[in-house]
Amino acid sequence: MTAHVRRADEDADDLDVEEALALVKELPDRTPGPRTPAPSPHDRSPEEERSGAHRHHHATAWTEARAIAGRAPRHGTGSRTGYLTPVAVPLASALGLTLAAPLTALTDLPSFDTSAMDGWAVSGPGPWDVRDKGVLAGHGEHAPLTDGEAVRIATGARIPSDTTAVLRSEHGRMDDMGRLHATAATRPPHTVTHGQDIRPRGQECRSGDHLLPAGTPVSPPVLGMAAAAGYDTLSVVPRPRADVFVLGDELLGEGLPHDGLIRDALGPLLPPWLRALGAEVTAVRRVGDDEQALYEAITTSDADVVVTTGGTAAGPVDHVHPTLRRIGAELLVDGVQVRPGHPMLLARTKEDQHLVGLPGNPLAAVSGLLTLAEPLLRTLAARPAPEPYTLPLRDAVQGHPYDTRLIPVAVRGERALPLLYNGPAMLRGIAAADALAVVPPGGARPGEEAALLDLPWASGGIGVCFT
Ligand SMILES: Nc1nc2c(c(=O)[nH]1)N[C@H]1C(S)=C(S)[C@@H](COP(=O)(O)OP(=O)(O)OC[C@H]3O[C@@H](n4cnc5c(N)ncnc54)[C@H](O)[C@@H]3O)O[C@H]1N2
Ligand code: MOO
Repeated sequence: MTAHVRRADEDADDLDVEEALALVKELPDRTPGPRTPAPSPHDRSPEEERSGAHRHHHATAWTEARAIAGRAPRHGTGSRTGYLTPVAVPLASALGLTLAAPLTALTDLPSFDTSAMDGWAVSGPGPWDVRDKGVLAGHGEHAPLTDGEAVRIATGARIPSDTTAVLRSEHGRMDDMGRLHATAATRPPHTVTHGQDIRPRGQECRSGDHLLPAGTPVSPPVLGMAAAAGYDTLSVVPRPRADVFVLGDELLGEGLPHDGLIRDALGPLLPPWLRALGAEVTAVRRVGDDEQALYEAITTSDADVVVTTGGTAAGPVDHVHPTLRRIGAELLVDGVQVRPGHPMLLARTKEDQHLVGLPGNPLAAVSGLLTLAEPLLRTLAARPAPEPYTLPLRDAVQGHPYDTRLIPVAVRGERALPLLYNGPAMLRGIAAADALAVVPPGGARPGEEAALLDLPWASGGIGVCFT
């Protein structure tokens, strides 16, 4: 256990955000080895460069790779939009999905003339004789008022016909004769204006009015609006179903690393992240480094998106490429000019199924998730693209000579603070981050604006985005 971890355990109550950040901002000098491997164009030998043993020559530029992933479902199914076939779901299941049809009012709102206040429905100028029996919300029609008559009424109750206004309870006074008067507190004093505090039928909408367009994300107020407007179910684009296959014989599901075995970090990381990106995770399976098991897992999956982790490179047990060749998949993206994560790939395995091959290094897998899986899932689910935004970087970031870099950053005030521990095999930086900064080839100077990719829980909160 490191000094930092002991400290966090002992003083858990005092550990504020800044202190937590210090754990990924400063390099303790006690540990050997670099925390931020400097990316180098020379990480392959000149022979490798010439031989083409690596896949860099196929690599797609980062922005183009995202665009290809976003367009992929349209080309696969030939559907103009690329999103999944809409379904009708009960309101309680629609949160976070996208409306597949415009929300059209099924009723006038309000659907009857309604009192906006607790008080009296009055007819004509006062003073008024008050009826014995009042009018409560949720009750049927009451007898029409006659001129000079008033009746007690509750907020939301149906207005009796021939009511001219509602007098709020705090604006009325009973005299000794049991007659109701408007007090000096009304505007103008001692009178009621025609129509005052009555919500007329259809004030918000008429039956048939378009309330929201198709494509609107279903938020809590959209659910409320739909219920008010008479809906029990909504026509929505369903969540894309995603199967996750975790490759690697070296992975442990629990306990401490031992004998060359390490913990599977992606099994726990990917399913909730995919859900936050709008997917329904239908399976998470470990398939080891077994080519036949991978082949069977992919060919028997009926998910919309298959996500594999590991096995994308050119090692002896890197089975993703050979398996894709075996099933005749169409490679849409085979390597991306991005660090970490450059061996990531996107393939069309069936007309209506895509496979995202994430590299095994955990931060490289995150890079692949945001570069390829996010735009693919967004199109399938018809989710709107997030508004792009930039922030100035507080510190310089060393760039890769040719590739885009994705760097975990913490957002503090109006600046993005690059975090350390951003190597492909490390999660320590991203675990403390609010976003990933997109650093162009060549790097960025202090104060330079960088595009940011938000991490869904950093802004919305866990409960909001993991629905
Ligand atoms: N000759 C080359 N070797 C490598 C290249 C290359 O271009 N040529 N690229 C390197 C880069 S960059 C990356 S990233 C990795 C990608 O490797 P794979 O996708 O084939 O992944 P693996 O080899 O299976 O694993 C890499 C690394 O990650 C660990 N790993 C795998 N799965 C998990 C998991 N679920 N949880 C935690 N850690 C995991 C695995 O043990 C390895 O250490 O290839 C480089 N090599
Ligand atoms: O640089 Mo790799 O793409 O380690 O992630």
